[in-house]
Amino acid sequence: MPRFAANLTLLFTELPFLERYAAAAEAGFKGVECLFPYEWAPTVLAECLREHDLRQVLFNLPAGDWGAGDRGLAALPDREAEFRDGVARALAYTEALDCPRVNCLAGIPAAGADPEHCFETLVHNLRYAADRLVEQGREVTVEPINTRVDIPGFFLATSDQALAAITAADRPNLRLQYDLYHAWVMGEAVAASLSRLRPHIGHVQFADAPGRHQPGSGEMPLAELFARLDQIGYQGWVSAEYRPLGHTRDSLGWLPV
Ligand SMILES: O=C(O)C(=O)[C@@H](O)CO
Ligand SMILES: [Mg+2]
Repeated sequence: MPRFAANLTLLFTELPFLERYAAAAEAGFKGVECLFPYEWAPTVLAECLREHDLRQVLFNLPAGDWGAGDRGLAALPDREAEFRDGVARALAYTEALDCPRVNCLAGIPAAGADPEHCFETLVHNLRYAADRLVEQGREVTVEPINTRVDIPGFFLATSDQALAAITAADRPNLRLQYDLYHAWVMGEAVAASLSRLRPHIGHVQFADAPGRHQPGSGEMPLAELFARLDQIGYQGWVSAEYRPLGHTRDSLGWLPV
């Protein structure tokens, strides 16, 4: 069985954020992730991890003004200085939380932006982030996100687009973040893709589709996909990144005890 982690931004939202660590540990998780840790001091989060014997496995680089519609900065030509500031900010958290990787969101380019220029900007920014993070021995992941339901206009909609950026940036600590849900929504043959992309995958996330809820709520063969991860020898973290239907604790039937 894979090593499962809980995404504390989406799971246990019945509780204030800092109380979700205890709930995750009590449910049996050993690892946690969140979208953005930045509104809490690194020392506060480190103490939550220590107190509940949890590992922080991932968080995102700062992604711009989320409320204003930003969904990442890495492919946005006019925002490189902001991207670099974000990397510096993230480094304080990777160090304090001993977090092995950060996820880099490409963002939604402005209407009419030149895709080639966006791609070059993305490659440049990925190299910058990878080179800063490697100094601490960390990885940077790149996540394709479906443009059909969740983030229309997102620059990297498919695994192959993300892989092209990773290949062009050419850094050993750059990996693919494979979110089974987004790949499924984009119509990818997920089981086959897992085998093909295995050498590039640094982190996995899941939710059922449609709806982005817990396993069993939709049509995805998630138990088979978890077994496939074992078969291909994937030993990294697999994070539950879904919006529970009902109370989180009642959504965890899939989690081995
Ligand atoms: O939406 C997802 O999927 C994520 O993994 C987030 O980190 C990006 O918003
Ligand atoms: Mg994801």
